[in-house]
Amino acid sequence: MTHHPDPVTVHVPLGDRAYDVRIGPGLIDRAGGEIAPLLRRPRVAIVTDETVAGLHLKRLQAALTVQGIVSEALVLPPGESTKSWPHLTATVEWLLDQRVERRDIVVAFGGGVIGDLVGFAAAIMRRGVRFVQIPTTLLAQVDSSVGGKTGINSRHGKNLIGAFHQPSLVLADIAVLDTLTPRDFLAGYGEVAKYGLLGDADFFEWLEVNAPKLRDDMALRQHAVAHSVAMKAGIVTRDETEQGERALLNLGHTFGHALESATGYSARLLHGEGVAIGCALAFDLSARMGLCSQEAPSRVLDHLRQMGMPAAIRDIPGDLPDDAALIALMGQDKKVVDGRLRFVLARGIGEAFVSDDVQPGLLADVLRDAR
Ligand SMILES: NC(=O)c1ccc[n+]([C@@H]2O[C@H](COP(=O)([O-])OP(=O)(O)OC[C@H]3O[C@@H](n4cnc5c(N)ncnc54)[C@H](O)[C@@H]3O)[C@@H](O)[C@H]2O)c1
Ligand SMILES: O=C(O)C(=O)C[C@@H](O)[C@H](O)[C@H](O)COP(=O)(O)O
Ligand SMILES: [Zn+2]
Repeated sequence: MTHHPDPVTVHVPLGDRAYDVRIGPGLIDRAGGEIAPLLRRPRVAIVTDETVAGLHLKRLQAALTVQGIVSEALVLPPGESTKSWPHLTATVEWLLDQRVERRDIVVAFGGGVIGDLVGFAAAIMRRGVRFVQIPTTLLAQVDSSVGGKTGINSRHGKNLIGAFHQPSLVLADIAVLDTLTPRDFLAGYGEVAKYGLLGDADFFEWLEVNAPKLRDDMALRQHAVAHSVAMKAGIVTRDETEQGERALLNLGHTFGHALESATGYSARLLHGEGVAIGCALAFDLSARMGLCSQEAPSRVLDHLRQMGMPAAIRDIPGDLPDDAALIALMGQDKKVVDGRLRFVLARGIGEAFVSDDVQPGLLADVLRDAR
């Protein structure tokens, strides 16, 4: 098995908003050649965070320079709290300072925080400029850089201010994941496991065997990223604006987003950790409702534990609001219809569906027992 596989491409066929997701090691060093065909003039504006800038920005800018592309960079603080109004304002104003024009390209260089924030800034400045995602976390490569959901958080909840704005290209350099902390790598893994759990039992089985090797084996890593992206691309192509099937990508998120909100979007709980805990809770709820066997939630928990991930509410450090307060936070979820909560539940591993038929008593039981 080679340690330097060639890039693979997943196409997202969305008509005049179609784009490629390129996945492979070394793509940052080839970014100039990859991006050049999209440019009307040889300049780009890059937005990144301090950690990514310290580790990888020089390399990206050198790769652009080689192709004669001039770049300027805005470097924001790392972390979830950057997905907020003040940093959105600062980003849009900086892009305007840079005289980014409608035909130019903005580059989002970082994890999901940078991708969501910069994608939203690109969506609203001059009523929409194109942007390229260069995702640098596992989470951003398998999930947030694809599909066009962009936005920021509100004190009312996660991602409550945003827009659908598809990127023009995604460059997922899987070698850049080598510099992630073990915790950030694992948090991203929460979204990888989600794909198996929501719609592909074979992939989940593959992950049970291979996920512990993703950190070290580039070919396995490429397969996991490409398979996840292909699944997401399929769902997004069929349901770009989440009128139906796309809600399956929200497996674990009704719980996860409420917990993220309850922990103040802080380092106490990373998004992917909240998703992992949320997936375990969604399977627990499904089993209690008689939708799936008890074996399914046990298998989910076992796998998350095997990976060394937080898998239960009690794994979150510090105090949390009571269950009623958590349920109230869920009330701001975007899947709510007529004030009624909707959950992604499962009939088994890989068989998720959306339901508004959850008895409040059972939900309270799940939360109480998870403490
Ligand atoms: N738009 C979507 O469809 C979508 C999907 C999933 C998640 N999200 C959002 O994504 C966000 C989470 O993204 P995330 O987990 O990437 O968080 P993140 O962007 O905060 O990155 C995690 C940490 O890793 C650091 N980092 C990034 N790349 C690195 C690298 N190569 N080496 C070392 N450190 C690096 C960052 O500085 C940060 O501290 C959440 O806000 C979530 O809501 C959006
Ligand atoms: O792309 C999607 O659709 C998703 O739901 C992917 C999720 O992993 C992601 O966290 C998304 O931002 C959540 O969407 P939201 O609409 O609940 O904010
Ligand atoms: Zn998510």
